Amino acid sequence: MMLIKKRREMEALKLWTNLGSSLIALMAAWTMLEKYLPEQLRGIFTQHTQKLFSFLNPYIKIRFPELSGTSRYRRSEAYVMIHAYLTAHTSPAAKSLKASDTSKDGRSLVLSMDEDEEVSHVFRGVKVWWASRKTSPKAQSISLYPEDDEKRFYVLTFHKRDRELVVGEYMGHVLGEGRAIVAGNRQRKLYSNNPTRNWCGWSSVAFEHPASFDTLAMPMKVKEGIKKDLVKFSQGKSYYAKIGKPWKRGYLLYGPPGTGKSTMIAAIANFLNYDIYNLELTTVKDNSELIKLLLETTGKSIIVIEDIDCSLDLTGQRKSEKKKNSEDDSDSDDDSGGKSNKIVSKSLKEKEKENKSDSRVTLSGLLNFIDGIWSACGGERIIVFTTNYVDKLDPALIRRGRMDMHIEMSYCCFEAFKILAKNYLDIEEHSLFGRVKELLREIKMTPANVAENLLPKSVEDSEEKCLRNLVEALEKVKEEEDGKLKIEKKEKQWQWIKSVLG
Ligand SMILES: Nc1ncnc2c1ncn2[C@@H]1O[C@H](COP(=O)(O)OP(=O)(O)OP(=O)(O)O)[C@@H](O)[C@H]1O
Ligand SMILES: [Mg+2]
Repeated sequence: MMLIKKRREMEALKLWTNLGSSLIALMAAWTMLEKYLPEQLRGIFTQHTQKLFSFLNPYIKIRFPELSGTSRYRRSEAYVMIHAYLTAHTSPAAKSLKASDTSKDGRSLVLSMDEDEEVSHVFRGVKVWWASRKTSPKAQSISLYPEDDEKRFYVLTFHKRDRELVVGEYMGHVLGEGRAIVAGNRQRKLYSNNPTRNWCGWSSVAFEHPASFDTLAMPMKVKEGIKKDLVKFSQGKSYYAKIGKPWKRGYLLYGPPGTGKSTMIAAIANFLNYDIYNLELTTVKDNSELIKLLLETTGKSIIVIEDIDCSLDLTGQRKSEKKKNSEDDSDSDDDSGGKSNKIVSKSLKEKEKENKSDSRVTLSGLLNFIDGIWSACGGERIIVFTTNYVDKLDPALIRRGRMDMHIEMSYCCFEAFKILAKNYLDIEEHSLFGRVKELLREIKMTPANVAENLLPKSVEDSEEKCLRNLVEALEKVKEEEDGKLKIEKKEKQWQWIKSVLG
């Protein structure tokens, strides 16, 4: 009985194999027929042959070309994501590999599938095949960019019964994971605008600042609030679309020098994995150059204008304009043009006069940008202004809606000191902490100064020695301040005696 069953199975298999090979032979003969057909019939013949083959072939192929349809030079986003995904997932299975750049840490090679290599992948029990392909130009041509003539693409093959799963869930998985890998591998950049005589644009270097929110010395509650706001912003694409606002957020960081404003910007960039565009306004010729620069910025970036209070000077043409308009732009809260030259209050104008910049960027030009008129192309931008003198800034520039978050970076409190002690000395408790706490309650010292005092002066310096250095520095400041207070008090008494004596 068993033997008969086995024989029947074998016969069935043989029949299928014979049928398969006959079909292939038939298809080959059919295709060869094409050559003997008159020219007029060949088109119809090929069309019907393809229909017949696709009817018999149960597999579907999807092609993902490297270059996007709209631009000859732009890589398709889907291709980039698939490449990242395949490099991370299927390269170990591939036998023919291509070594490209080194990884982000520079320590290992990145291996990806070589051209004409194929790998299979199983997703939820469904098998798919990926192939890396390249087409070279048929005709020999001399090109300055030979690479441009090669067309690379990936081909995904799967059974037609799995179409829904593969096109939907599987491709969603591949693109999603690929996107995350690309974002993680991206070497972030720090851009700055360096104008030459005839050119204005951005130049960049790799951004490798180690600052993070963990190492930032400031009260935990403030830090958590900022982090929450940043996460909400970065995930807010649909929210911004719904309310019809450009996807951007403004942060104003203000506080005395050395309180960590620039460090905070680096921490934000690291937290969100964004690039930084450091905009030096004094070297921007005029509003149209400002627009050009801003249009060149990419999404997922932070546009920084440091020391906004001294960023726009009032020299050159603007100075004469200012004279003409001095009556008009006195105290009006009109943002559009009247205030175009007034970015800081009068007390800072002396400082501006010293600035020899030729910039003719106006406040209204800057406001237009912040309001999103020019930044509406593309999204996910954070604009950060820093200043030491928040009170001196024009209220129009920093009103809520333009600068959504106003963050005060202040003198070092005990909570901030503990973070610095952990960063610099790797300690969380010490008997001298109590004295530091007392002194920091009375003394204003910036985190930069505290950090400087905590730094070991030589390799032999113990944590205790570093803490003592800080305590001594704080006591010295206290003595000086007490001395000043005494003198002021005596001065006041003397004034009072003089006024009583007439
Ligand atoms: N809050 C802080 N947390 C950690 N480190 C800090 C902090 N503030 C200052 N520092 C340290 O002090 C140095 C100077 O700080 P930073 O340049 O960020 O200050 P700033 O507020 O931007 O000053 P300025 O107003 O002069 O530009 C930094 O390199 C950093 O090491
Ligand atoms: Mg700074």
